[in-house]
Amino acid sequence: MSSGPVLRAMGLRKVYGDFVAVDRVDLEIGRGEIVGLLGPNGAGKTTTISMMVGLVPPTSGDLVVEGRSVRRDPVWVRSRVGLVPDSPGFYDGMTAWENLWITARLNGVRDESRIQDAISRVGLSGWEDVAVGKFSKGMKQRLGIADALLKSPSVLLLDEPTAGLDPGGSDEVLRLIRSLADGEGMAVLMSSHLLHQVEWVCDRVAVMDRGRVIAQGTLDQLVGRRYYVEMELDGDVNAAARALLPVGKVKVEDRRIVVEAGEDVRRKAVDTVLRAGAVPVEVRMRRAGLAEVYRNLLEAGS
Ligand SMILES: Nc1ncnc2c1ncn2[C@@H]1O[C@H](COP(=O)(O)OP(=O)(O)OP(=O)(O)O)[C@@H](O)[C@H]1O
Repeated sequence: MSSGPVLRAMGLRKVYGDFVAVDRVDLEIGRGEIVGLLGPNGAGKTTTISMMVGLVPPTSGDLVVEGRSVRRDPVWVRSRVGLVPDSPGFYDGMTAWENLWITARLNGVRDESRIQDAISRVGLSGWEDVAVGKFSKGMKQRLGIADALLKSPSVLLLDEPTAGLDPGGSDEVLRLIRSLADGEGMAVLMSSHLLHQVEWVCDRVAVMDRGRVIAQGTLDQLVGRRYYVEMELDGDVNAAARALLPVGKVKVEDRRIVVEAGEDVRRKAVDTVLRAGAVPVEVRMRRAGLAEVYRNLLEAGS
């Protein structure tokens, strides 16, 4: 295997008629790395994933997996990329094993022990002979991952893997994804609208808007140094808010003031509020999270 990134998208572009669905996406995923793909509805996430797995041909650009280009070795590249769609389609009347047997056949996997192996890797041992119709949504999602693992891919692409799952089911799926990256060195890309889950499980994040990747990096790189001081006040809240304007970006919510700044301004904010004649009854500070970064990025782009 080459020592560079496992997957590298270079200028991937998809145009439908005169509509640009995906516009020159550059993205790299390393061994054992999980990248979260975020963006509002219609941003181009599914189209990007579909191009990476060979379901949609790119209008231009290239995809390189383990050093080999999809333009030169399309069949080989496709064999190295596993896809887990948002709702994996299984035959409900057939067992988990039978469903995976069909996928194995379609992918030319003749060694049937790989079916059992995939089932146990996703924690479904003991369920192989149960009809998939009896599975919970979370179990079906894990079986979807087993299905993608059958061809022993080096890249796993998941389209909203926890959509519609309850917190317990989401947790199991996310832990499984993390263990595939940590334990087996799989390169993972997962699209999601659930920012707290992405924050929890992903090493890096790429944010798409209107077909383009508008930001990517680790959470620390994206968040940078942004701090929020939240104060609950007694007294003249509006006078305090006016006095705080030189300290940072100020937001007033009823009796609560939030000051956003590039450093910890707790002391300065409290002094300023007291001088303005108000009394802070509660003061809290937190660093910005993915939710704020995401909102700011999309607001800046609109
Ligand atoms: N086959 C197609 N023909 C024309 N337009 C398409 C086609 N497939 C997707 N699009 C358009 O491309 C844009 C990107 O769609 P895509 O499904 O990739 O977005 P998404 O980020 O996955 O959205 P969501 O979060 O809703 O799943 C949308 O405006 C969609 O309508």
